[in-house]
Amino acid sequence: MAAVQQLLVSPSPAPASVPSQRITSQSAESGSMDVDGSAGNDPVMIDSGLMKGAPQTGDARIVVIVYGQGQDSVVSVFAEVLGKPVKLKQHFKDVDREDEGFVIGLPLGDAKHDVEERDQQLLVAINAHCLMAKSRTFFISTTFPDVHAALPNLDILTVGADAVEIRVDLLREPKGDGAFSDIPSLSYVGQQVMLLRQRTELPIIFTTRCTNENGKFPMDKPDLYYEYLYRAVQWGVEYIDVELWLPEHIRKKLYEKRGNSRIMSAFHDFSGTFKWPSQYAQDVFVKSKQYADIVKMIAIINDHNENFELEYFRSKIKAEYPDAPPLSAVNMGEIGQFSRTLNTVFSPITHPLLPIIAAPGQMSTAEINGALALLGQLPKKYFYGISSAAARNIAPRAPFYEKCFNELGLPHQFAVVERQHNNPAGIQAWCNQRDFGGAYLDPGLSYQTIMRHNPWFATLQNGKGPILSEAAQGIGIIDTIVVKPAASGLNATPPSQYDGTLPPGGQPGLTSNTSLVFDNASWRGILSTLTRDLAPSAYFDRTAVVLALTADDAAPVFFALKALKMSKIYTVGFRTPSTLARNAPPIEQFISMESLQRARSVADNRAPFVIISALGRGKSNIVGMLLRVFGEADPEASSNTKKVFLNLAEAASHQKNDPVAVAEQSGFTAYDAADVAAFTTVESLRLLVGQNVPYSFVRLASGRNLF
Ligand SMILES: O=C1C[C@@](O)(C(=O)O)C[C@@H](O)[C@@H]1O
Repeated sequence: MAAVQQLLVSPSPAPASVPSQRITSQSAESGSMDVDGSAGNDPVMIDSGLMKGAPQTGDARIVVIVYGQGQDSVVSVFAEVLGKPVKLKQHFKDVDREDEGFVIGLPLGDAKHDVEERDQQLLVAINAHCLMAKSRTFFISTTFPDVHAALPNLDILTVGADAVEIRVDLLREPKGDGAFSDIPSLSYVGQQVMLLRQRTELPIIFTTRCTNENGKFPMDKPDLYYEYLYRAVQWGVEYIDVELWLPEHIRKKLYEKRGNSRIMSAFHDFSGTFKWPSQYAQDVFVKSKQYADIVKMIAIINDHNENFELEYFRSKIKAEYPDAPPLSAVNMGEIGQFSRTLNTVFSPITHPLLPIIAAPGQMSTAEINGALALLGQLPKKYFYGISSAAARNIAPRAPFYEKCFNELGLPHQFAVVERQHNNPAGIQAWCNQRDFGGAYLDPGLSYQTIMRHNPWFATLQNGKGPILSEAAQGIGIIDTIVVKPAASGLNATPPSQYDGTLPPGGQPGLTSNTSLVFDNASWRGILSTLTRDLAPSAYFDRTAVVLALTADDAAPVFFALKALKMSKIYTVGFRTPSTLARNAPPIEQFISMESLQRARSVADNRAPFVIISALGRGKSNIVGMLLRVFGEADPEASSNTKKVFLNLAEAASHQKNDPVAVAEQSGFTAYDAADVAAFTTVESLRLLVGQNVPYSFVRLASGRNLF
């Protein structure tokens, strides 16, 4: 059980605004860039509808799109949406005032060299080459003959996975006479894909593995592959596995017609004679990259040293083809398992609950993490949940962390630290440790409050202080402290500055090569809850009501509503400070019954569509009243999308005036704080340990099944 410890007591000052600071590029070497926004909502998916940091209305800066190899067409997509012409350039330094009115495309390979020197007043950079946003990505190769069999365990199966592979060649379609068709029909495959689609938030990889490469799809009719793979593109499947042996005209056509899907070129060599240092291996890569967004190369080896040859191949490819698509390469068999722990791009994984492993030597995430820990590649870190007792009552998050660490085989230790309400001091003591891994704050605290009461943070980065993520900057509330390896040469913080109690096993003094990022995960929890059952576009240009006692409570809500491009926010219970208003849609405070009536009487799509309340139990009368005012006159009669209510306060079920019950009676779809907490946990796990955990696993871990 997690330890609960006490922080020092001291009063909380009033919140204030946050100075402007941005995350800068730190990982050019890995091919990734932290720019002003990523087109990826998910680490491995493009979701241009919800671009973090994308320019918003009123932002007159030049939009610069950084694209990966073969992705230059994505620049025109952005340009079309923004209604501007395109110019392609090489480096950030080439962008100047003359480019105003254009959307500029820069190739990743060149752009990463001067990304840090970019003029942020002049331009806003968006990273469309988002695959590498996460330092390690995994996909789970499901091997079920029927997806139905996977569903009961899908939440657990996909813990730690960034995508889920459906092995179409392994599906077995019953013919009705007890036999199975040789290959599953397209309609059966379609049903199976849709079943999976409905039950996982993860991107899907659609694979028709051929008989020569450990699969079951026949090789005598290559056109069959086109038929199935192109259909998957039409279904909107995120990743299409295209084998390299297929005739070039098929690979080319699929690549050209891939739409929003990504092509994963796949090459397997089972001969046992494949050699990574050979010219042939390089030729395979060059041939693969021509029509690919990701290149996958997998071989059987005979000697452990060949794992090192693969590592050399990997680094050579990176050096010689800097603009090429990312390479996912592993060796098969037990002897090749070492390479499976070292590959960082879309490593194939299995799980003990799968009927068979998809390839010899496949490992689970827990096994890979265990091996990395043994090799010293995944050192044990201490993570903290710094929370108030009240917050833990609303939604206890610690058990999720413990379960996730267990399920993922992570060597880390997690402890809950009790912070008394209104007590912002002492946080630094938990962070200024050699093995600090990260922390979440529940509830979050304003940047100014943390800094005022924890002076050690100001000493980070040679006195520059912690790095602020864009969300933390916009919201002003910090709820996640992430440890990031520094770009270079940061000073060690002398242990003498440590001024608190040591956690169990902890050693004072944050290591010199690390810096801290202050982030906010709650806004994403709110956004994910609002878009769980509705597309983001359902909120576009509609209006919202936000009820809260303080602007701090409302700040992450505002950020989420801004991302949804809502047109107006009505507020109840607090004044919106100018810093928050600057980052939000137009705001009107309900100050009288008249203003409320006005909002009610406006045309349908201008009347409030979503109501979000952070008011506690004592105020549920007000919430109930607004829900009735803005609810449907006849909740049963409405055939349109239902309005949405989100209760961020402690659930008051079994109580009179429970807002969720009132909302449902008034025709709203209602969500509560536990939904947001689960999505926030998903986001904070991503930020803190770089692991993807499905929302439904978090709910499952809390003992509530969704389905
Ligand atoms: O390409 C791959 C990788 C794999 O072959 C492996 O070695 O783990 C497993 C396959 O399911 C997947 O399509």
